[in-house]
Amino acid sequence: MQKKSVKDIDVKSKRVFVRVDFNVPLEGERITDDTRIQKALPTIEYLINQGAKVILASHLGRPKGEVVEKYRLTPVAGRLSGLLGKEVIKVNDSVGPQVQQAIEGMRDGDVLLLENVRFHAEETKNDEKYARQLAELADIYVNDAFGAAHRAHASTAGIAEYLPAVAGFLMEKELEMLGKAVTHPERPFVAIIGGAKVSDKIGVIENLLSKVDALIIGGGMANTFLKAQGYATGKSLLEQDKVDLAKDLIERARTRGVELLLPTDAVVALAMEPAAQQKVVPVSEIPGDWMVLDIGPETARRFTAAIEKAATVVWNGPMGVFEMEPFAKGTEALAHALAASKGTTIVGGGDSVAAVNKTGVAEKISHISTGGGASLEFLEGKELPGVAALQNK
Ligand SMILES: Nc1ncnc2c1ncn2[C@@H]1O[C@H](COP(=O)(O)OP(=O)(O)O)[C@@H](O)[C@H]1O
Ligand SMILES: O=C(OP(=O)(O)O)[C@H](O)COP(=O)(O)O
Repeated sequence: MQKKSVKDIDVKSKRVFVRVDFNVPLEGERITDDTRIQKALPTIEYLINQGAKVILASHLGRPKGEVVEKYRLTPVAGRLSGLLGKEVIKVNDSVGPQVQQAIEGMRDGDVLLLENVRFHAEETKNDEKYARQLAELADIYVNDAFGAAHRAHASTAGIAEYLPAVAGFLMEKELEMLGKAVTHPERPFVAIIGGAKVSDKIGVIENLLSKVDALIIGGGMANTFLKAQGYATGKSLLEQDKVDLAKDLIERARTRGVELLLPTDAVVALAMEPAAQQKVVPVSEIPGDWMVLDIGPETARRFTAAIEKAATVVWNGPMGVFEMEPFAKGTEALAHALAASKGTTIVGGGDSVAAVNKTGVAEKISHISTGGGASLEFLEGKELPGVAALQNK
């Protein structure tokens, strides 16, 4: 169902409450990656140009309902102001008299940033009273926080009960790109799932099995599939209790005619350390006291060949312990394969996005999602509460 967007309503001179996801990585007061702020700019600039009074709200970290100094949004206000080339009024709470007063003083086109909404425990409880207090600050609600759309919180869902509620441009783009991939993908449609654990990705594998032409599995979670195929996995990360499930998924892929690509060789090491002794072995020869830390070169070539043939590629989760240089080659090879693809390429998940950025190919990817958990839940076929709360077109 298509959601109304900020373009479908008149915002001139209105107080517009915009939920953004400014949950950015910080080192002290320094923002180390401002992608999420950059991606919210189109909505904010549009509202400024339309003469709205723009009230921004976000969470930062998980302060658990208390004021935690390091989670104040002050550095974010500074960065946003720099990016907009305009003053951003920053208040020290998200509700209350000081906030109301600041909003009363706003002129058309002004931008104000509320304090971290998670300083109130009521936010994550989706408390009705707090949601109503937030709603009272504004005339219109815009949700542009795709990264937090899988949370049913007061500022992402509850507030929408009390105001006309529409999507921002980032939210719209995320839903369009991810939605198109899972509902009308150009074929062949290939999904790549990696990362540490099968248990985190069961839902997404199950949902994608009914949609894709080929499914590539790498990373730590592939070990459980290798075990299901009858291989010894040595000291590798393994979920013994998920081996039967992996067998079942292999069988389901076969009956559905989905090509399932699993590693055929691996980089193994004696320890999870960059300097540890390492070698490449076929998956049939993983030694007892070694561990798999990356896909091998033959596997990378097979996976790359499948990506070359694809018209749509969705990727979530690294192929190995990519944080350590010696075990990053498989993940990097895939990042380059996506970059070289002529098809639509979509990357979601904190680590996969970090890998794409590290490899320097971000510009060549069709869509990099700003939501890790949110994109995963979307790919699982779940309805996101932050989206469900918005008005239909
Ligand atoms: N073979 C492996 N053994 C152990 N850990 C692995 C292996 N391959 C990948 N990982 C780890 O998986 C983590 C990422 O998993 P996950 O959080 O599921 O991915 P994402 O954030 O992209 O969704 C990384 O920290 C990576 O080091
Ligand atoms: O960074 C976020 O999640 P993500 O790392 O899964 O993309 C979002 O801002 C949601 O944060 P939360 O997981 O504390 O609710």
